[in-house]
Amino acid sequence: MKLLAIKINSSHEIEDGLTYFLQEELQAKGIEVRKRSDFIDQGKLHDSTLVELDDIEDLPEDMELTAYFDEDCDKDKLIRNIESKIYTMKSYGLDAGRVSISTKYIADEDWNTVWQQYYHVIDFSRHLAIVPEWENYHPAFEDQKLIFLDPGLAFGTGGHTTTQLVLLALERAMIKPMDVMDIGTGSGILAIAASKLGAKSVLATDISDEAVSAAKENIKLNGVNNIEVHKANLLKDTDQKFDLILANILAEILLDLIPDLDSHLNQAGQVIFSGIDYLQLPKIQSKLEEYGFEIKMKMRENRWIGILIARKGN
Ligand SMILES: C[S@@+](CC[C@H](N)C(=O)[O-])C[C@H]1O[C@@H](n2cnc3c(N)ncnc32)[C@H](O)[C@@H]1O
Repeated sequence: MKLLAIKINSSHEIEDGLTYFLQEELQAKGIEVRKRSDFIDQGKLHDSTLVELDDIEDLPEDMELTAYFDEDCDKDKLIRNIESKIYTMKSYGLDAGRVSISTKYIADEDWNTVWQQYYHVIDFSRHLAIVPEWENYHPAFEDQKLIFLDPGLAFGTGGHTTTQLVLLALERAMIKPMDVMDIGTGSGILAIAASKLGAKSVLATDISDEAVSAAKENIKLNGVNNIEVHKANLLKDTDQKFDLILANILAEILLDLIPDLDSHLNQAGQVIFSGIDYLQLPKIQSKLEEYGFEIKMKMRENRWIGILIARKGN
């Protein structure tokens, strides 16, 4: 079995948008990013070593992003989609730099090693670390919770800003054991984090079969037993009520979710949204207000916004 590797050279300004698009919309099996700035930063960290940047093999002009797909994917269609996404991002005023796209097929075994080379422990906070299943990690605090992941399986390696904004808000919101719903669970990372941070129960759902089986695998890996996983579309297939609802999904999909929030939230229930480009926040905010909600906390990193929401006056 081989994999299709699509290598995109462009400016780092479109990294977040492009990564999200490749994983979320085009269902890339994985992504690897090399940026010129990382080499420069590394050079500053080790300023006793004199390395000429130009001596580094294949140093990217700015950013080199490689996305991996199954070999039977339609290569030409993927490239057309990527080009059109870059074109759209440019029309938002982003500088995509000098763009070039190349492709090659690689053996799956190579992919496994490549994958493992690029995923390491994310020592996220006082309370959470995300640990690829093949890494050994000894937390500095004994009670730091470890989320073990096989990141190769679905969106949600813990490295993406949108995931991290939910984790931050989750630590803030989980002040007692709660019934939690994780909509669009992907790898299951947020559901596992909620469980390890003390949730009473977690319902994790996703519309994709691959995500549902990835989440089940990762939950097994973590040995937690209070998470249920189902295939479902947003809140359409449950009439349960929750103390906390999490959703890291594209803004267009969050807009569809807002009308169903009230009937699925307990008294004093809260919601965490992420995956919102800052340009889309006004749309989300006005729909939330229309349905009786307000934003209690807003976080921003680069273009991404994460928000903690509650009923007005709560
Ligand atoms: C950006 S990923 C988030 C993964 C993970 N929760 C995280 O935060 O890293 C969004 C997930 O939402 C799922 N999704 C998209 N539309 C959905 C819908 N209508 N109902 C449920 N899940 C959906 C996708 O399959 C994908 O796994």
